[in-house]
Amino acid sequence: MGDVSPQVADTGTAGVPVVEFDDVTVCYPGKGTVRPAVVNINLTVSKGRFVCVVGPSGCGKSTLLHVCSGLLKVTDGAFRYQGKEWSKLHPGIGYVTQRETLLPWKTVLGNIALPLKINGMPRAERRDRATDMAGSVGLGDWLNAYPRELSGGMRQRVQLARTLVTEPALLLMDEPFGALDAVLRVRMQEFLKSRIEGTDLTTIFVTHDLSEALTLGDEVVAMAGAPGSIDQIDQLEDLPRKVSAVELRQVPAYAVHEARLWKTIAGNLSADGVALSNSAAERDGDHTMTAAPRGGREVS
Ligand SMILES: Nc1ncnc2c1ncn2[C@@H]1O[C@H](COP(=O)(O)OP(=O)(O)OP(=O)(O)O)[C@@H](O)[C@H]1O
Repeated sequence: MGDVSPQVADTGTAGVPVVEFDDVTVCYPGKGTVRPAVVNINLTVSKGRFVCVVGPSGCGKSTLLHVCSGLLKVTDGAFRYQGKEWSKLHPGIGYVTQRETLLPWKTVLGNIALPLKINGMPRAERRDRATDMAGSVGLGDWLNAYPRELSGGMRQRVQLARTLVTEPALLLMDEPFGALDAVLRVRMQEFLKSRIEGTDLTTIFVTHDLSEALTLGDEVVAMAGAPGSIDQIDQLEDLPRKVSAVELRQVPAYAVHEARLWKTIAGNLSADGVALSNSAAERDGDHTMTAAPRGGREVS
C-alpha cells in the first residue's frame, strides 16, 4: 500500500461544504449476506473544488457518485448535500455517466434542450439557452444534426452541454472521456477545464487515468481495496493550473504526485487489474510498482 494518510479527508479547508460523507458504508441490495461496496468513507468536498477519484476497477468509485446523485442510499453513516441529509434525486446535481445516453431520434439542439423541457421551461427560452450552450461547446453549426452524424468527441460534448445547460451546483462525471482516443481525450480535458474555470461549480470526476486526474483536479482521492475505502488524498496546490496537459507533465511535482498515487493504487491490484479484497491485499503484503501508470504514456 502507498503512503496512507488519515481516512478523514477534507478536500478544501476554506470553502462551504457541498458534499459530505460521514463514515459511510454502502451495500447494494441483494439476497443473503451482502458484502459492502465501500466502507468508512469520510470525505468533504467544498464549493468550487474539482475533485478527481481514482482507483482500480471495483473499488467503489461509481458507488460514491451514485450516492451523491441520490440514486443509492447509504447503508450506514450519513451523506449530506449542501448540509442536508439527502437520499433522492436533486435537480441541482448534474450526472454524466460512463454510458452514452443521447436520444438518437433527437437533434443536438433537442438533446441539449431536453432537461429544460422536462423542467417545464417555455419553448422559446429553452431553445435560446440550448443554442447558446451548443455554441459554447463548439457545436453551433451542428444544431440540427443527429447523434449518429457526430464523432465520439462531439457526442460527448453534447452530453456535457446537456448537463451544463441546467446550471448544476454539483457536477458528477464518471469516466466521461474513457471511450475517446488519447488526443481527443486531452482536448476534452482542456475544454472542460476552460468551461469550469472561474465558476464555483463543484465537480467530482471519476477516472482510471492518473494523468487525467492530475491534469484536471484540485485534489485527487485515491481509493483502494474491496470493499473500497479512501487510502490517500493528494492536494495539487503545487501544480500550475493554467498550463496545457502537455506542459503540466514537464513539471517535476507532477511526477512526484503520479508516483505516489500509483503506488497506492498498484499496491491493491490483482494480476488482472481488479481491486483486491482487503484480506487478500493484507495477505500479499506491500506491493512494489512493476509497470508504468496507465496514463503515463498517453499524449505528451
Ligand atoms: N448494482 C449493483 N449490484 C450489486 N453490486 C454492485 C452493483 N454495482 C456495483 N456493485 C459492486 O460494488 C462494488 C463497487 O462497484 P463500483 O462500480 O462502484 O466500482 P468502480 O470502482 O466504479 O469500478 P469500475 O472502475 O470498474 O467502474 C463492486 O464489487 C461491484 O461488483
